[in-house]
Amino acid sequence: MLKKLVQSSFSPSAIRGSVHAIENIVLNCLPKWENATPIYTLQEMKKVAMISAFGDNPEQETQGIKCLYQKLEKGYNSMPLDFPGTPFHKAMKARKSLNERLRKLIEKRRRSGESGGGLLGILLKKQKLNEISDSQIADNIIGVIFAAHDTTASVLTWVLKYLHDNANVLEAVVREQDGIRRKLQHEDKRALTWDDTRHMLLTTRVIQETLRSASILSFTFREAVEDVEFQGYVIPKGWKVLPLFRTIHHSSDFFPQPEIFDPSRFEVPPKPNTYIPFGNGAHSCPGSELAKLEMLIFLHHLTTTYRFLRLRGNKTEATICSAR
Ligand code: HEM
Repeated sequence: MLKKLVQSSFSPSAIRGSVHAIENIVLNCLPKWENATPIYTLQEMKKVAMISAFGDNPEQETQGIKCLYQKLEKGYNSMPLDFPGTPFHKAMKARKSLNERLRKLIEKRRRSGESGGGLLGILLKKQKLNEISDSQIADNIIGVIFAAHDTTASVLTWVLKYLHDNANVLEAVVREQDGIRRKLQHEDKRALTWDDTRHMLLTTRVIQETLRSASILSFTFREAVEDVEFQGYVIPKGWKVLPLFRTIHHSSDFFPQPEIFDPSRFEVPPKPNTYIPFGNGAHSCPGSELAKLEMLIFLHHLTTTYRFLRLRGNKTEATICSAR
């Protein structure tokens, strides 16, 4: 049931109404970039990518939760040495506090009778029917932040790099987005809508090609629940099988000249099971449409309003941004 709830909260029909909230986050974020040098792109993109869990919510608790998540993030990939001072220990502490904060937020929203936006709002509405516990809600929220945050931010960082390195593609994206902007201005300077994002065909292909080329999640895994025979091989029960997305996405059998960044290859849909940046089957990514929507809205405002320049540092990808 929880899986279905998560899926339904991020389905196209559920997120259609989020365009305005995402646009607000983007419009709040981008002006801060202007002439602020340098911008550490990945860190900034993470601010754009938090909407899925809570909706566009300025509550103080939500801000506190974001800070705690950042602490957790710093240590989750560290050596598991659990004593004071280690990144792992700090991450474990942050995970505990995160749970407590989320429970307080759940309690507060329950008392006020306002479920609020994002996945949290949907889970709280369901809780009114006594179908899920507070700890299930907290675990799912933390899981979704984890799944949504770095992934979307990292893809957006790669999009900027590819646009910067391929001036002709950037020019075409700017042309497409300027066209949409002119239309909005003609129509009483209205805000972006879901339908406008469906007309961002080239920008969508740029995102698709970035997902292929960068393959930021390079594999997933499945565990055999019983012995399986596949093409003469036996996969014993309990073994894990890892489909390597990056290898598939960089195979010249499916994507000619795979090393070239060429969004036009997506003018024709790829063959089934050759393009799986969001996985496949029962455990495929429920947030794929939301991630793409966030990226389209961000790219609309970035390309129609600003110019950006990539700085090559030792370790981090940074950008300078100025008004067009
Ligand atoms: C560009 C951004 C993203 C990429 C590339 C991405 C990719 C993936 C991939 C490859 C998987 C594993 C699929 C599999 O094993 O078959 C996955 C799972 C998942 N993703 Fe995403 N994801 C992104 C954004 C998001 C967002 C925005 C959300 C939430 C709104 C989200 C929520 C999840 C969840 C909950 C799972 C676990 C699904 C399950 O195990 O049943 N993801 N994602």
